[in-house]
Amino acid sequence: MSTTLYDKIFQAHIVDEIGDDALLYIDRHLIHEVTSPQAFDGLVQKGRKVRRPDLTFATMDHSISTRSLAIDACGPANKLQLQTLADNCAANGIELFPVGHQKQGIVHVMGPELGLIKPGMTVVCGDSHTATHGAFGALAFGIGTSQVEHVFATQTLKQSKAKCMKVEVTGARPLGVTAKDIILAIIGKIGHAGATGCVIEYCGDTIEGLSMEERMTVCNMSIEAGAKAGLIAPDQKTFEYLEGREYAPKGADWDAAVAYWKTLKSDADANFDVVVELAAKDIAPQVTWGTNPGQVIGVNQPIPAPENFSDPIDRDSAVKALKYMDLKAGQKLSDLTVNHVFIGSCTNGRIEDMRAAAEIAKQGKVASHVTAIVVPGSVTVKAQAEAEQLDKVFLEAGFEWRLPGCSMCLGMNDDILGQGDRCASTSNRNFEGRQGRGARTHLVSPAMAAAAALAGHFADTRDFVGND
Ligand SMILES: CC(C)[C@H](C(=O)O)[C@@H](O)C(=O)O
Ligand code: SF4
Repeated sequence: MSTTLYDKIFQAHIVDEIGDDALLYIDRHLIHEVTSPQAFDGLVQKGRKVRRPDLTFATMDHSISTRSLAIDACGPANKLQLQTLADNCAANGIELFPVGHQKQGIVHVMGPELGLIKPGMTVVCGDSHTATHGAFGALAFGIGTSQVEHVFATQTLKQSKAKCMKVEVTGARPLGVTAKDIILAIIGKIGHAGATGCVIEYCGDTIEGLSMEERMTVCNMSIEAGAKAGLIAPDQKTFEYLEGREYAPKGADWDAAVAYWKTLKSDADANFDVVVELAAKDIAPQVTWGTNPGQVIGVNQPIPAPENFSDPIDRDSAVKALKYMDLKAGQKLSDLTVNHVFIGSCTNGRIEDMRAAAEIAKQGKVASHVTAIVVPGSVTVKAQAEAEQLDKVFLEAGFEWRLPGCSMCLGMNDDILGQGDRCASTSNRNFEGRQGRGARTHLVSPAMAAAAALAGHFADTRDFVGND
């Protein structure tokens, strides 16, 4: 029988059947300070230990400052959370990359760059953007705290089979259209709940043409369409990315691994429950106007009117979103003044994102009313960017250059926006209050964010292309 990539990985990890569900073996468990403390507590109460500390890796990312390496920089509550992670990792023999460590970074940036994620793996983390790792052809999904405890104790997880959605993007990508624009356009098309109950497999020549970092940006936001996970079949680019990374297989193990990885693709006649098709030529640089990532338009489109939506739920949500975002139907994005720009996060905090933003940043100065911060996703990204002198480009243009962490992606640290602030952000969620109470988030690509910083309002990156 012909099967999908999702089916293949799922089947290969079944340890036991429990009614209609399966008990899956988990190959990699990533943890951070926010969702692990209760899980560790649960173990202690039941007198258990972490079964496979060697398959588990921890980092500090959400609750840390990007201005200081001190773990108390964001106050006593954050310090306690970070110290608890350090204590729990030490007690269970889990490798931790704390603040200041060479390998520290946002969990979804640090994992892939160390080679911890391999095609065909099952990967979990108590974090919804775990889907990022699907870029390697791994079945990667976020789990809740009680599931974190279950994985700690057993290295397995009970799972039901999801539906499979194929999202095929074809054709040459227009100049100035990035991976972020592709995924925002996909979510715009299917809606923020459009892939609920599904694992998405992204395919088509446009997806194949993406670099590994771009694929991570696409898979990262699968959850923003409601999907359980996002997958891209591994190929030569995947193998080249992994070869030589610290935790990637070596020697004969490498050869055997690649031979297996080459089998990891959906059969040509595999059946998908849902198929969605997009032509890359129809995608423009995207900007979200609302309070969910599906409320998105091309940079040159007007803010939509609620009457444009035929579904009454979408219409109501547009009314609410326009009110929160302080926008009027028909307004042009280029007329919207932004006073904050955030470049970073697990969606767009990688070296290629830094390069794309710097490419625009070097063409001008941050507008005087804008505060713009650039936050590399990991210590490795920061070091690479500095080796390329991108930090100098940003500082010269008036951006701040910060330490790695989740930062302004969500209000869990000291990078918080105020009431009424309007931010062009390269993160993945524009929910009400996400970046601070009453703050307004517009999701964009790194190039679009840098362009907004210079212009002081949204601007079309295609006007900057080739201007150096
Ligand atoms: C704090 C964490 C549980 C959360 C998540 O699950 O995604 C965070 O990373 C987010 O992006 O909102
Ligand atoms: S960068 Fe943002 S989305 Fe990613 S893990 Fe951190 S808080 Fe979550």
